[in-house]
Amino acid sequence: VEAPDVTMATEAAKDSTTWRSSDHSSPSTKNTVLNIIGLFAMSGRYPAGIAYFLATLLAVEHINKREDILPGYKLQINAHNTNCDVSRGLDAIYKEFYDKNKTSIMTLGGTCSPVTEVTAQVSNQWGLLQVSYSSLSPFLSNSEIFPSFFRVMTPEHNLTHGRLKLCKEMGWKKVHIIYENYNVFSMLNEILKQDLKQEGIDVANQEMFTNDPEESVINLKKKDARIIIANMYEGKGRKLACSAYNNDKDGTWYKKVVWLFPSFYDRHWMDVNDTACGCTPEQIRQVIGRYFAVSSQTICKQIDYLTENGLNPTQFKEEFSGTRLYNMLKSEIPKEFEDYYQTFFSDGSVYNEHRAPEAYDAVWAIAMALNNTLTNLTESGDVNGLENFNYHNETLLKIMRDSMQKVRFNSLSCEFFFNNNGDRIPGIEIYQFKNDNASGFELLGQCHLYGSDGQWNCSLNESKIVWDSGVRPVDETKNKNVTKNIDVYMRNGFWILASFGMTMSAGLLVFNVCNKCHRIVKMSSPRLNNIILLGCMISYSTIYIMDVKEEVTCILRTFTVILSFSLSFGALFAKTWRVYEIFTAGHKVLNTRMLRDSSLFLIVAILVVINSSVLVAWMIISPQMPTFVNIGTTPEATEHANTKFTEQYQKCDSKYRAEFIWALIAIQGVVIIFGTFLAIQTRKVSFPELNDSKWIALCIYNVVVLGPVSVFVVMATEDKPQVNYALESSMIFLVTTMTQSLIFFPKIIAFKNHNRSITVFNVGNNLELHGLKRVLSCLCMTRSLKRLLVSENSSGSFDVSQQTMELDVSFDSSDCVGIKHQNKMKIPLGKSKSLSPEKRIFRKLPFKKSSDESWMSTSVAHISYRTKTVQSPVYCSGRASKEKDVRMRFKVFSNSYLPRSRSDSHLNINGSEKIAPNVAENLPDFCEIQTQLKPWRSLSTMPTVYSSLQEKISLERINVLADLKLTSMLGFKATWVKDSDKLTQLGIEEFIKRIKI
Ligand SMILES: NCCCC(=O)O
Repeated sequence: VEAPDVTMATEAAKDSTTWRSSDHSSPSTKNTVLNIIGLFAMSGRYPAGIAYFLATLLAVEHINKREDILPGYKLQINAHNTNCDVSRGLDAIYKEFYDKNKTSIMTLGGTCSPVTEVTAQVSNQWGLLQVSYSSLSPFLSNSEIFPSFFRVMTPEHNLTHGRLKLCKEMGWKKVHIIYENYNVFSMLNEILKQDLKQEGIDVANQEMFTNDPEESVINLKKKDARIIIANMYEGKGRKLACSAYNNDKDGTWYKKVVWLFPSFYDRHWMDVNDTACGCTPEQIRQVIGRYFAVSSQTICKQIDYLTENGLNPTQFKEEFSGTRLYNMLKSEIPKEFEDYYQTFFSDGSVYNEHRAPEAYDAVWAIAMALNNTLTNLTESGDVNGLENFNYHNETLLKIMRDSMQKVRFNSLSCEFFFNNNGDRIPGIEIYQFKNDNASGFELLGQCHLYGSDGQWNCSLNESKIVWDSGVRPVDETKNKNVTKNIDVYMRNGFWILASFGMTMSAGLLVFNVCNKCHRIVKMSSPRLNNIILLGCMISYSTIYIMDVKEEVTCILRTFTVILSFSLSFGALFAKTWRVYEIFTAGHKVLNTRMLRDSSLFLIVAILVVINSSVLVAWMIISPQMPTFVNIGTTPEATEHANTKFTEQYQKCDSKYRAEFIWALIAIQGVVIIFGTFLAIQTRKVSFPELNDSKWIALCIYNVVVLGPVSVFVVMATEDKPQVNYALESSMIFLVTTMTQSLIFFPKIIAFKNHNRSITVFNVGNNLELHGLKRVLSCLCMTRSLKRLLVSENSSGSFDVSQQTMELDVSFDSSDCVGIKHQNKMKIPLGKSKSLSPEKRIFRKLPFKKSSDESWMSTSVAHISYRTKTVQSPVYCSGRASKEKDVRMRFKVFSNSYLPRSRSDSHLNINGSEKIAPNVAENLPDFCEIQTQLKPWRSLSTMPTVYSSLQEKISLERINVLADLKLTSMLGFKATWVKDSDKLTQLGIEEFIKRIKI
């Protein structure tokens, strides 16, 4: 837009020595012209001078018509287009000052703050007051810098009260500011920021741009800004909207944004076909949506309120039409201004028409101040009145300043007065742009200053606010964390499984404890088995606390997992190690103490202590805490969704979690590797009743395979809590259940089978297998004894696997008349340490003392049975004699060392009916027996025999008073008959060799 020719404007002003009112109804008696420099931005970044100038002309017309105001004087506006440009403004003002043909008494304007800031200082220098109808810069409130400056438009920062009201009502506590890099807006931003902060509103982000707002827009979008206060001229406002549009084509972001644009924009600023911004009005409208604008009041809304001029402001506004006014005042408009009116007419209004009342009021303020000055001068006896005015007249300037300060009249925007800073503080209005041409801007609320201490009273009618989304927008995307809880049914399911497992463990524990003397149980180290079961129970308990993520459960869970492993697998490996040592560790005889239960407990304890130390260190150094981990955010359901749901899961975490986990994995890894080695080494040992190596091996394979898979799978599914929980719980349940099943079910089956068997007289209680004392430490007679004893050629064996000997014998056969004793006698073994060695060796069986007496030994496989009622079972078929005592003695392997190969623990010795009657009448003591067994002592002199594994086999004594059948578990048998000739050393050696194959 071309700048007007200032000279021409001046010329035009010169010509207009007489105000021509539009109706020319009352010829003016005013002759003296009061020249006022008029600074209007008719073009440039804010060409609001177009409307302001029309309002100025109207006000001048109205004032000049008034005889009571400035009598004899008429106002003359010498208008210049500043183009919103400082240099043009300065040029205009200096041209006026240096115009020798006239003296300007006051300056009106400018439109834009930068121009005003400079020209106001120059005006002051020249002794002129300057009144701006428009400038909003906070800087202009500084009365030290601008002592002669007054303005009608309220400084923009005063509007903060309206913004605050809006934010508070809407519950917005977080705003973003974007402003144009221009002094006026930078300064405004500083004040605005402070004011908002003071009111508890967080200015989350401030973006400044000079020309292209793109980068700022990207930042705002990135920060998901929702409430954005934009401070810039409207051209940049369009650029901002366009940039938002271009950077968010689908509008997912900008449609959620609430914009607060300045109110000084033209009402149709979004519809300008602005090639500089590159967007269509429609696109701009899409972005700005139903934005808010907080404005100073330009039209007083009080009912029955009339202006100084008798105007009803509302009517004035309604009738104020730029077009009509233009046509009415056309003759007063400088020629060079005409083009601007053609350019900026739109929809029958001129550009920025809604701000025009401010210029009207400004002219009235000037008139009132001059009138006051005139009165003042007249009252002080100055007959020259305002004609005395000249530049640099400090006295008059002061009078005029005081007069301006005292101006108080009914303006279009209610009662008019300046504050001490020369600012006008009118009411504040809050508008919403309805984004359709029909309704335009809707007034939502107002703020009014009340009280002496500058308090504001604001009201806002929220019902008038329209939201495109239908819901009030929020100031930020609310992050709602949704903790993914474990499905309650699934959790209950695992709890049931854990309970089932626990019950199973408890049942097995009861079985183990109750049958600890049973050969089957006894042979597989029941105490270690108890530890395994304890570990299993602890392991199952982990499932109960798997889903409870509290500080204590976080720590506890790691303890339960690791300790259950230490206990169960420590005990398993200890057992395997014993089997390994007994059966496969080579010919060197180890310290037998190492194979005792207590030693194995020590192994478990060491493992527990090592693991516990790591766990305690972990707990002290970086204790595990429940931590929320984001899985991801849910896609927003609609473009206006204001809540971002972040799915989270809870996990136990600590600073050095990974390090400690790897340390624990390493420890368990070493244990598993060692266990695997033992399992491989003992894989061929098939001795179901003595060891469970096969099953232990299976357990270890189980862990070796499932362990790493579990660790991997569980780590890989950490972000899927349901799957993770299911997998983790399943693995714990599976491994634990398999472990206890593999270890105990074969035992239970063997136990059942064993109880059904008719094996009798299994002897071997004092066998020392590789120094393993009392592996078989119990003796037992089963029911079969009766049958076997009474029948011809019967044989029997003592089952030594029980801690109590159950004697279920009955000799009431017709062939064995006279033998009477109890059935099912339970004979505890002599294990009490309080007993003397001899008493321990021989313990009286609880037979009727008068008739039956038996002894057994735990260290000497020595069973003596004596009855006085029959001569001998041998003679049961014969005639029974009550007078004869018969002593049956099964004395086998007394303190013998058998080869440490497997099966000898289960040797059977079958006593036939050919047991020779004992000649001794009295009950034998140990020594007696030794003596009696003299014929067999020769065997103890047998040379050292070596097994195929080069183990030393020594057989010290085998004392038998009857034919013997030795049967190994593998089925090898050796039989000796009473005839000592047949029980040769060779025979025994042969037997030993055979059982070692
Ligand atoms: N009426 C708004 C003027 C803008 C400015 O002070 O620059």
